[in-house]
Amino acid sequence: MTLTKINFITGNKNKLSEVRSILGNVIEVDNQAVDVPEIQGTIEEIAKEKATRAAEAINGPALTEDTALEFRALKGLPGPYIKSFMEALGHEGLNKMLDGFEDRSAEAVCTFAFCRGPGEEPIIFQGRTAGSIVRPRGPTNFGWDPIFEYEGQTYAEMEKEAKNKISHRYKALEKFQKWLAEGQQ
Ligand SMILES: O=c1nc[nH]c2c1ncn2[C@H]1C[C@H](O)[C@@H](COP(=O)(O)OP(=O)(O)OP(=O)(O)O)O1
Ligand SMILES: [Mg+2]
Repeated sequence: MTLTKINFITGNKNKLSEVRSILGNVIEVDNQAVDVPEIQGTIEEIAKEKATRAAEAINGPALTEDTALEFRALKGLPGPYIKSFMEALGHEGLNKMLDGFEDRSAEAVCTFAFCRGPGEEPIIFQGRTAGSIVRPRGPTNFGWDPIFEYEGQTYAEMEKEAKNKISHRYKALEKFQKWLAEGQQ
């Protein structure tokens, strides 16, 4: 079965727009903003559960994505809990968490999960991009983009197309595209 259209379940407009730019003409990306519960656990457990619940909610094939930001000095935290940390502490607070450490390196992690339907085991596609946490620079319209520096520029300072060539999301979608091209085995 060849997929020609995929239903990406996310409430995040910025994610949706990046996914659409990256997948371009490979596949049509539909969107539903279903409120899917996010459990605690490892990145993979959270990602799989998200797709499972989304497939149940829409009663059909669902693609979801969960983004984590791992600080090396903090042994990978906040990881998948970055959204709560971001909301509570903001850019400055996240920076301050690392001020007591020499190591400001971080990894952006994007984990897509695709579930064919209720009762099916999700398949995951993960991409990672290494960078470091800096004081905010650039536009503030997408999450922690202004504090994640990759090769001298923050994600927020980069042109969208440039971010979409090296980002954690791009790398995960590369794997997803390969799987699509190889017939979804
Ligand atoms: O490329 C990115 N650059 C900067 N910030 C980002 C990026 N990607 C996700 N983010 C933020 C959004 C949210 O604060 C957290 C992930 O949480 P996460 O649950 O995966 O996203 P979400 O709740 O916004 O959307 P969804 O409905 O797909 O769960 O990191
Ligand atoms: Mg979420």
